[in-house]
Amino acid sequence: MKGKLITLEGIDGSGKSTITARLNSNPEFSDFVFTREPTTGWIGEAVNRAIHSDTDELAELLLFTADHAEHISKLILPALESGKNVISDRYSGSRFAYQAVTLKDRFPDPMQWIQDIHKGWTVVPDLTILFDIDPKIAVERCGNRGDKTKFEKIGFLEEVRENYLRLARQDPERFAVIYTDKNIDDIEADVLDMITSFLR
Ligand SMILES: Nc1ncnc2c1ncn2[C@@H]1O[C@H](COP(=O)(O)OP(=O)(O)OP(=O)(O)O)[C@@H](O)[C@H]1O
Ligand SMILES: Cc1cn([C@H]2C[C@H](O)[C@@H](COP(=O)(O)O)O2)c(=O)[nH]c1=O
Repeated sequence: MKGKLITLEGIDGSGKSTITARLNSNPEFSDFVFTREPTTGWIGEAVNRAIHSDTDELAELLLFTADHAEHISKLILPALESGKNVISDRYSGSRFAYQAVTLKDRFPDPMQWIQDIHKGWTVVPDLTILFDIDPKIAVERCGNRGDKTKFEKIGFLEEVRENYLRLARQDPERFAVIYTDKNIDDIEADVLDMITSFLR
């Protein structure tokens, strides 16, 4: 594979989408492919139905994972193989961090179980930038959004944040952590730096 896969991860309201939009309009990134999970395809739409309802948590994980499989075969792999760098706003790390919380009463080690079902077919990112923030601040930021999901709750996001930090500790070579309770222009400059020095 010739292109590099960069993923942005973090709890709801940590600022990923705002930064993705800024990178997307930066001429330095004009030949990058920008994408996201859940995707905008029909499986992504099914995921959105699940996260706005009381869908069974295992069914929800499998929908997210089906969306990931479609994302990989239809967009991620073709882009990387054609030499394009890809930036994805959320990716497999979201499953490892979020569904390890929703499924904590269903499996003895839910994060490991979820990681295992991705093995053999997923594409592991080359760089993951983790947007780390106190959930209280993040939820406050999301306060006025009309598209709130059932995940935007402080207690739940505290557990998700811990899972993200655990993932970063497990794979320090691949993860770059940025604390995002600061000015958006400074975050953008730091993320730009992280990506350009990684690709250099
Ligand atoms: N550094 C910042 N300072 C203040 N407000 C911010 C900052 N970054 C983002 N915001 C605001 O916080 C809200 C959430 O930001 P954003 O949608 O980028 O987060 P997100 O991580 O993509 O969330 P989600 O994963 O739930 O989509 C938005 O209203 C955005 O304008
Ligand atoms: C990919 C993915 C996402 N989620 C959660 C995280 C958010 O609360 C919603 C949707 O994401 P958005 O960035 O706010 O549009 O879904 C998840 O739980 N598991 C996943 O794999």
